[in-house]
Amino acid sequence: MQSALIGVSGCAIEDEGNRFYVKVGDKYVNAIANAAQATPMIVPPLGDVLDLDMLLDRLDGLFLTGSPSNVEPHHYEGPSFREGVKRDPRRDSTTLPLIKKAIERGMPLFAVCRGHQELNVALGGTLHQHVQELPGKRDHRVNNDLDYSGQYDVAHSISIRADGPLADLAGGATEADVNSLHSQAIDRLAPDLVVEAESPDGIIEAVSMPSAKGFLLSVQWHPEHPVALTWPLSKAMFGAFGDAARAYAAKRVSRGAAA
Ligand SMILES: N[C@@H](CCC(=O)NCCCC(=O)O)C(=O)O
Repeated sequence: MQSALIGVSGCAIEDEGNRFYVKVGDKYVNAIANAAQATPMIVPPLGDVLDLDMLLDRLDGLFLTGSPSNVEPHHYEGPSFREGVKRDPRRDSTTLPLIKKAIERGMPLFAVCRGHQELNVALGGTLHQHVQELPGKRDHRVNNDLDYSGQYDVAHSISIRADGPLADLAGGATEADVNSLHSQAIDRLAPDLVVEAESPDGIIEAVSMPSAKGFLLSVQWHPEHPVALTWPLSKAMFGAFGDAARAYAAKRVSRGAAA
């Protein structure tokens, strides 16, 4: 099978000694390797010094992971963070420009949770910061009463836009069950994005970009966790992403050969 190299967004995590580490949850890289059957490459959160174009010249897809940290509000003119809200400006400075560059190239892009929120902000949208405090919204945060696997099991249903790309991946289904581990969510949708799924309380759970030149799918839930990877929709999403990256790789190699 044609291999593909997929960039996986890394986080800058500070420990109690004020030392920073590049961190990626193993479930993300395992999902790319096993469910997308591609080669994961961690992208360090060094956006302000990385040559992002040189990096993208060598990638065949971009996978934007989740993270406990949150996109800095100044990127979408939102209210300042409350004390204690986790942040990762180094990741922001990497993923936000990377997203726009990848889309310009038609590079396959798959976003999850924080990545879903980054995509919306990168393209001009905004975020809710504390969804559970909004009228009519449920609490979408992680249920700490559950064990690790339980936290990534089903939390609520979603309604899927009929005949859209997500419904296609769901075999035509317009309902699915997903997990939920977030306090932030899409508020104003970016102009070029289309809602593909919503939760019963109206949270935008999945979006697509009809004008994108390549594969682009973004979800608020976590299909990458081993519990969720047993779900047919998760397998279909990662399979389609891996196929798109391999097709992109074949074109990249032939372009290189032609050069
Ligand atoms: N911090 C944001 C995004 C939430 C998110 O990505 N959760 C995943 C946390 C751990 C993991 O990587 O699975 C928000 O709260 O909305």
